[in-house]
Amino acid sequence: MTTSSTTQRPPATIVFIFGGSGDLNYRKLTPALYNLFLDNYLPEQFEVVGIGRTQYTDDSFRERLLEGIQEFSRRKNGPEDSWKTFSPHIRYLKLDGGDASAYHLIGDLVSEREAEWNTHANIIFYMSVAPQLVPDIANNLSQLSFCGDKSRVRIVVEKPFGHDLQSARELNALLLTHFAEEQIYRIDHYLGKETVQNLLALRFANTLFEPIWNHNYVEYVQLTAAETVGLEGRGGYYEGSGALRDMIQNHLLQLLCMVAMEPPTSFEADEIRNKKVDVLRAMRRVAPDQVDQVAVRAQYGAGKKGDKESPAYREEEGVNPESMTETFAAVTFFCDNWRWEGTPFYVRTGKHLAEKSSVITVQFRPAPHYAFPNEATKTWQHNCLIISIQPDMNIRLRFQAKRPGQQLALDPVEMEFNYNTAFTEQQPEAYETLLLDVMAGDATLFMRADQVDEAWQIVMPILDHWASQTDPASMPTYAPGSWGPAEADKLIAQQGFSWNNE
Ligand SMILES: NC(=O)C1=CN([C@@H]2O[C@H](COP(=O)(O)OP(=O)(O)OC[C@H]3O[C@@H](n4cnc5c(N)ncnc54)[C@H](OP(=O)(O)O)[C@@H]3O)[C@@H](O)[C@H]2O)C=CC1
Ligand SMILES: O=C1O[C@H](COP(=O)(O)O)[C@@H](O)[C@H](O)[C@H]1O
Repeated sequence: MTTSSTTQRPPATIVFIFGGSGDLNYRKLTPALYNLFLDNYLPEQFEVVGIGRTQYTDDSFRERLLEGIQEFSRRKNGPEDSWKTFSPHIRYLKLDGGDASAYHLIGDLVSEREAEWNTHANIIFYMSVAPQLVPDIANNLSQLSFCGDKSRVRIVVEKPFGHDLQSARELNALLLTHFAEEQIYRIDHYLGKETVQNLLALRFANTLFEPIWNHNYVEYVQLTAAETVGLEGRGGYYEGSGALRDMIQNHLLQLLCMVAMEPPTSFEADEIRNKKVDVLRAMRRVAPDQVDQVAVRAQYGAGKKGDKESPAYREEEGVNPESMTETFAAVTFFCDNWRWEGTPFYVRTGKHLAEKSSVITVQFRPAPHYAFPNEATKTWQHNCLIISIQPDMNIRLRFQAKRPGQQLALDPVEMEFNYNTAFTEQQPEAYETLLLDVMAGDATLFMRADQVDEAWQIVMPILDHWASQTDPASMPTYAPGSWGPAEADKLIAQQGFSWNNE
């Protein structure tokens, strides 16, 4: 779907990964780079430099990353000697991101490599570190003479982009003092997923859906990102974040934009981003005294997941025993524009839920007149489009059909498009697509400053209201392995609907 990245190999490139010794690089970034290498997308002249304070030699760093590839890469090995060919491109630089006096090491490394390659290289600074470190690193990078070179220097900033509206604005302002907007790639890895990019193809490469893709025909839309995992050792980070900040402010609002946006006139980065920000601008801001009508939060309690005892969130390592951080959030959003007026968008996400499943359900309205006798029909709710983002990758159009026989009876049936049967190509991981896009200078799938700002504006009233509720006993809980708290069912039942838990 991306416009430029897939066709040409990028020019000579050096990728500096701040947080090279961290989890994201181990599980996602290096495996993604390795797959790009195996698929011949990386330039011949490239280097990946992991940065952190941990002591590694180049060799011990490579060994560590090989373990990550063997555990997490979609291709563990590749052809014989692939790792031997790839790994010399990886180096480690022990550097404290807050130590301004050490940054000449980065400049030296760039000069050395450019001299060796006899060419200027594109330079990517990937911020795979906690958000509070990014300002210091950006300030320190600005002492490098090439930093502001729009033609070849880019900075990738991981989510969460800021902690709230104010800190996001401050971070944006700071980044923009050292980098031009076109150098800044605010990453949201959901946008790199094949099935998410396919939303654009589904909606705008077909005439079938667009005529009914509006409030006249769509009763509601549901967006679920359910996870079975808990904190995965990220208690320290998660405790200061919570489900709304971690998943809804970014991934789920971005998905919502893909579902709700107007047709773009081109696939230019700014055209897509303009259409998406229009959706965010149109989203209703909830009044402080209305938050409880549209938003629910909860924490997982203790319980059994399969055979195993699973501790309550408040018993997890790094978590305050009276924590008010939500591990589940559900919100009803409205998009006040011509296309969507009155159609609710129900969004929910949580840890330790029943299934790992990200699904969008577009529920169509009942037929205007139902001539079938009551006993003939199950329910009009079977008239929907179910878009499975992950781990299933399919789109199912569910409608009613006459059951064969002399009785008039209707049953729901489905037409299904399944990635695994329709295509033979391997699915690239989201980070493969996004890293290649950064190298190619294609920002289509990245968030612009105004999108981030609007998304924070949308969730801030909810966050502020929740922050004012400090009684630990007021936090609803849910059983691990369930679909969340009863309060979430009540939220959607206010309009007479229920969650799609298939
Ligand atoms: N892990 C994941 O699945 C995802 C992570 N993210 C985001 O990616 C970012 C990184 O997350 P993750 O890898 O999980 O975090 P980790 O805690 O695993 O890694 C943090 C990294 O920051 C480095 N670091 C900390 N302080 C300094 C410093 N002063 N100077 C240089 N490096 C420093 C650490 O290296 P050292 O200790 O060696 O200094 C470590 O490599 C976060 O913004 C997170 O929200 C986003 C999506 C998914
Ligand atoms: O950004 C994040 O995403 C993951 C979920 O990503 P997925 O691709 O596995 O759906 C989530 O677990 C994590 O808490 C969050 O920071």
